[in-house]
Amino acid sequence: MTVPVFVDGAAGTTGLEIVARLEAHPHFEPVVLDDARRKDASARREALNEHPFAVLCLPDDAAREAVALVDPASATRIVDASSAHRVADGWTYGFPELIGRDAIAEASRVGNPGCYPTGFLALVAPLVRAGLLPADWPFTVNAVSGYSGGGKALIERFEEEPDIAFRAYGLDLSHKHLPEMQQHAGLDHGVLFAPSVVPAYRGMLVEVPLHLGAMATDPSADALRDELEAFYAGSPVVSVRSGETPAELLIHRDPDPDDGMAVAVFGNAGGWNARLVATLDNLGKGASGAAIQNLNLMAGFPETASLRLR
Ligand SMILES: NC(=O)C1=CN([C@@H]2O[C@H](COP(=O)(O)OP(=O)(O)OC[C@H]3O[C@@H](n4cnc5c(N)ncnc54)[C@H](OP(=O)(O)O)[C@@H]3O)[C@@H](O)[C@H]2O)C=CC1
Ligand SMILES: CC(=O)N[C@@H](CCC(=O)OP(=O)(O)O)C(=O)O
Repeated sequence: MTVPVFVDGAAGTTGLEIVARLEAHPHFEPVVLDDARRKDASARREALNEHPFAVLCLPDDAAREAVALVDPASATRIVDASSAHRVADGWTYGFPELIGRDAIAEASRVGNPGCYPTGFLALVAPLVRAGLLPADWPFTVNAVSGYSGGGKALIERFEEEPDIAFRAYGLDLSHKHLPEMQQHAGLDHGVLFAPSVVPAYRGMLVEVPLHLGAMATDPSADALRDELEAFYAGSPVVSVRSGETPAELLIHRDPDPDDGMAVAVFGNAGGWNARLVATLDNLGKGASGAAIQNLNLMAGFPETASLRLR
């Protein structure tokens, strides 16, 4: 017998990928509303209340509206892929590697992390926790994303304007991912975040450049890498790059989906500088893969069931 999961927003970019993973899942089955009813509040209310799990793949306002449609007495457990509940009271942040698998397994409301924060937090949170990076450091994060990160609207734009080679944005320094980056890394200050988009459909690179030698903790790049290796040891989803420094890291235009994430620490010869780099699929560990990983943990199924791990 399979467990039904209502996917609210199943016609969107993240929703379609969640449905595909649920269709291939040995223990879950997706429930979606047809085109005529998918925005109908009463049909959504019914679906949200009558299934054991619901995943919200909606803009923030619609996600808040969906949560309001759930009867407090209903047993429905929710994973919200939007940024509406990532730092909200009563919600568990859906990053099992950082928050703990048991916390996710017990949660009834899970806020799935944003794609950029997934890379940033994977790099920085374990190192701050270990005392290797100072919590009061003024962190900077530079990131490049595939255009599916902006959902249907940005996909349409990049397909209609093929001459866009690079798009820097977030220039008002108030990107919606800032609160979750600061809170879940345990930082004293907000992060200086410089996101951008390239004409590749999916994939992203999130980088935190560090002047290690200017830190009171004065950590070495090797110490940072060792800590990340220990932290992610045994993780089926997050891997730490080791060995020779590669000459380059590439985002390809049309790669297969990937629910894994690789993190790396590159240091210079004198030990003063390091570049922490995470590579992931914005639609994989950055959204849909993470939602399935969380659902697996919540339902007591194997953590990687139906994940697309390369
Ligand atoms: N794309 C990504 O890489 C990531 C996305 N997310 C988050 O996931 C959520 C979904 O994003 P994404 O899939 O990219 O966005 P899309 O715009 O591609 O999809 C959103 C879907 O929600 C539907 N929708 C909007 N309002 C309602 C409503 N009131 N009731 C029912 N359905 C509604 C839209 O309908 P219609 O088709 O008619 O427009 C659309 O199908 C967002 O909160 C986003 O921030 C999180 C991490 C990464
Ligand atoms: C390229 C692009 O536009 N990316 C999105 C973030 C995608 C993501 O992580 O989704 P949430 O919006 O749910 O946080 C942005 O910067 O708003």
